[in-house]
Amino acid sequence: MVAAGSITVAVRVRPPTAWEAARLPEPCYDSPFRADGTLATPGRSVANSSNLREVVQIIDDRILTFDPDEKDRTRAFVERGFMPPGTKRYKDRRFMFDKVFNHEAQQRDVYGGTAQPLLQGLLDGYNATVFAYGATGCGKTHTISGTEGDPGIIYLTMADLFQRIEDRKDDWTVEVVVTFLEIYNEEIRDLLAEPGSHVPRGGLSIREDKAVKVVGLTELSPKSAEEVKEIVLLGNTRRTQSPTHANETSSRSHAVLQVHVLQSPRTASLSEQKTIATLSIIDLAGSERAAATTNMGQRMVEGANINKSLLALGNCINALCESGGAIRHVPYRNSKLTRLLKFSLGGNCKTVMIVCVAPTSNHFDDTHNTLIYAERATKIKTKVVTRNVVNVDRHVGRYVEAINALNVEIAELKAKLAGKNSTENDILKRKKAEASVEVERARNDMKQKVEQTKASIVDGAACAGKVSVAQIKLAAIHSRIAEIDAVSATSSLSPDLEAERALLRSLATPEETALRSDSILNTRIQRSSNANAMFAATLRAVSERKSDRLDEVSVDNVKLDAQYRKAEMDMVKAEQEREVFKEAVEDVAQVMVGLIGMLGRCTVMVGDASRMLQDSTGGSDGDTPSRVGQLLSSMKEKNDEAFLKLVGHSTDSYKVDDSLANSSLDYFKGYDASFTRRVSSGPAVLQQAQSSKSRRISTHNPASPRRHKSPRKSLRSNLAAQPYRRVSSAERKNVKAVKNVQWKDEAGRGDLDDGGLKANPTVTVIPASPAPVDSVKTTTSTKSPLSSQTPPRSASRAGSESEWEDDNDKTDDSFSLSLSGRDSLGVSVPRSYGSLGRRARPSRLDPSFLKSKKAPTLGSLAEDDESSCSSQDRHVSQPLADRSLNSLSSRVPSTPRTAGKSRRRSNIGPMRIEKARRRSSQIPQLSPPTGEGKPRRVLIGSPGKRPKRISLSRSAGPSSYRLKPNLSMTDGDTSISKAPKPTWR
Ligand SMILES: Nc1ncnc2c1ncn2[C@@H]1O[C@H](COP(=O)(O)OP(=O)(O)OP(=O)(O)O)[C@@H](O)[C@H]1O
Repeated sequence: MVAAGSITVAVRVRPPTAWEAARLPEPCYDSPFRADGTLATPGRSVANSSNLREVVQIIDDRILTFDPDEKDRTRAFVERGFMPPGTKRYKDRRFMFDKVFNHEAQQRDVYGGTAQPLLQGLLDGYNATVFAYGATGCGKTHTISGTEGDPGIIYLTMADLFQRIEDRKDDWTVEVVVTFLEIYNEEIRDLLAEPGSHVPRGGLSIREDKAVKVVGLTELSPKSAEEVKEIVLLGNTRRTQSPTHANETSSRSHAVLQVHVLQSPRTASLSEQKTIATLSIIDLAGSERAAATTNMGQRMVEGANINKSLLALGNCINALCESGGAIRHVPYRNSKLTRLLKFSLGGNCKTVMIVCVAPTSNHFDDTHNTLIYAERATKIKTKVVTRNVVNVDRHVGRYVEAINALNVEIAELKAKLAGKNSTENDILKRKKAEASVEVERARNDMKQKVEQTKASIVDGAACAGKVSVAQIKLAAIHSRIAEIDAVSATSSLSPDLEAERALLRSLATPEETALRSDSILNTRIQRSSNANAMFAATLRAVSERKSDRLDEVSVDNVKLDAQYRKAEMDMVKAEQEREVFKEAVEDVAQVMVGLIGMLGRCTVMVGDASRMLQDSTGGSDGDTPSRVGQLLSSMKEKNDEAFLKLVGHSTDSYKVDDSLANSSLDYFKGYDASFTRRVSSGPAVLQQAQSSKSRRISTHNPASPRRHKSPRKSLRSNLAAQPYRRVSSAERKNVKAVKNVQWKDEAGRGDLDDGGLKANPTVTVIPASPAPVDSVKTTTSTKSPLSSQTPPRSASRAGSESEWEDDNDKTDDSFSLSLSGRDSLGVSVPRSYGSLGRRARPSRLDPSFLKSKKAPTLGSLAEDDESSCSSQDRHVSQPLADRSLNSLSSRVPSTPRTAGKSRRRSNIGPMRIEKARRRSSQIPQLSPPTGEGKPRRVLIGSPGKRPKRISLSRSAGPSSYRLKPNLSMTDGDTSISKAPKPTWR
């Protein structure tokens, strides 16, 4: 006896037909943004003429969503047009069934999930019914009968049944009887009756007793599944099928195949216990909406009858649901179909309903109604199902028969014992083979799921790693900010602490953005956790899968395999996270090496400078230079102290020569900033923050072209300033190749800037620019000794006009710190650190015109998320490998100047060059070269158009601050001046 239960409802979504497939949209991008940050064009679905879409989305093997919400608003609008606010654009309704098969499910999968579990019950004496329900053309006949090459549930069930009968033939005698009928226009017809045989008027009649029986049906006794297949094929040829608008082979009747299984034990005794069970496999005719079909005449009458009987079925289902166990009238008698199904729906029967639906919007209403119908059917509570057992007392007259049967059995048993019968072995072998097929199927399912979800899960792990890195960074930044805040609470903050706090806040911003719940990282983590859940659910389902074919060992094998898959996935996830942490540590190590080098050298130079200052003033107190010297000296000591604490060494122990004659200042050329950061986006943000400051300062220059930049320029400069902007390796290479060196004069004929190796150069420390390249500007008056290494300058290397324009766009008013000393060398400061504002707009008239675009914009964390650059790409500059802190000039490609040769500096043409030259010659040199060791051309004013440029050369003025210590260097000059905005046009 089986406890009361419910009807098993399985849904099968058929694949789109060729007609539908041609009208479905191509898959389009998930997001309107591509990885490189550009806007993706919408998929063709939006633009092309496809007028269908998929309305069934399968969530897992039990849940599906009907008419899922379209997340892409653009597509939603294109699909549905404008919807008033508050209106539900999509039904977006979830349904849960006992089983859901997607369009890729094979006949065997459907059989395994629906009819197969009923077989054992059938052999134990329980009635069973499988029926297919759905709108016309949704695959009912395909599921139930199938085709010759791809047989459906009937054949698969019968093959399995005969196999099982074979397996138990030693103990049981089994008889199989088959009938096949159709209900056409409320008439029952025998599909196995020979043509021409007598058919009663109004069709065959139904007789109801403890079971439902159709009187006068032809009964056949097949001996194998093949015979059943032939019977079914024969019956189908007699079944009423007609082409309709919806289906070329539309079944116009309900077909019912009944398989009666009669079993009796082989061991004869005085009484016999027989079991009788019936399996009904029903292919219902498809429901059809008359308005939606073009059926006329006979087809219309058929349709009306089909709908009438299906309506009666629906009413019975409703009544069975609503009764909730109470005895309530169920209108079975309203149609022949419901009378036949009476015991299947509410009686002593295990029932499986296979609901067939189409996937596209072509069948929108039908699919919706079918799913609602099916959902209601899940609520039907069936009665307690009992075995159909009949005890028959054997008549005395049949004793001889029983004795004979016993003798036969004894002979068979003897043969078995003698080892002559290998049936058992065969059965064992077959069972093993079946088990291994099942195990293989389970493995394939898991493998498939791994392939489907791995990318997303691994991506999620990488994102989780990045989120952890961002959290760690943010914690460090916040703790330092808290320390500074604590200082500010007790006393007013010194400017350096103020600056540090502002810098730290800027550094914190991108990390905070990355950690926001709606950030790209978190969205991807969410997506990955969905994939993870699906993966886990599949593993669970596979390892808990119940099948008669699986023996204990196979079940263990499947479970072990599932555990292995899980462990494998965990390992890949851990590796991915480790990779992210490794990258972050590498990044921090590189930054640390850079900073230690920079600070160490700074400290040594500060020491040297302080000694110079003190020596030159004789150390007398009250003298400003002396005080500055003392200050620098104490700074050096504090730096050394800090070094000792932080890294265990100080520069003091490593300074080789203490004599001023060999001062470090003589050798200083700048810091190496070729390392491209991948994780922090602080500097980019800092520049953004500072750009507003720069812009504020720029208001004093009304002639600034910046305010009226073209959309093209503004887009480009915006992209350049984006912390999320991806800098491709190609771009980096390009930048490196094209923008390393520039000619210093306007016509491109002057000296090539050589990195300031000339004696007595003017060194300009230029703050950061948001452009994705670093700029180094050095003013020299004569040719550098290293300039001979400079390769010849090609037209392309000079950069195009648009490149110049871009640079102008990216620069604005800025602060510049100028140092000029006796033997000082060119300094390039990494634009990302230590910058006070944006770098001065480079001017063709500016003699200190050298462009070095070695290090691209420091990548941000978020940028790294979207970047698909390999780590090799990212390390293209090999920062650690070629890190030599004083080797900037050796890497700057320099070009030997070809005297007297006119060069084009832009693609504007000779006229422009001519104009530029003329202009240069007309300009009075406000800071003419004063002799050996001075800049040859320091700054040049522009006639008419750019009067403000004159202020560039002013060493003192209302907007400049000057500190002129009397160093031993004859014309030492350190000034921080607010440079006016240089203009091009
Ligand atoms: N799962 C499937 N895989 C491949 N083809 C399918 C599938 N389901 C249905 N089809 C195809 O769709 C078409 C219609 O299917 P079918 O005749 O089984 O529909 P039906 O629901 O029985 O329709 P009707 O109620 O009108 O008889 C057939 O050509 C069939 O081969």
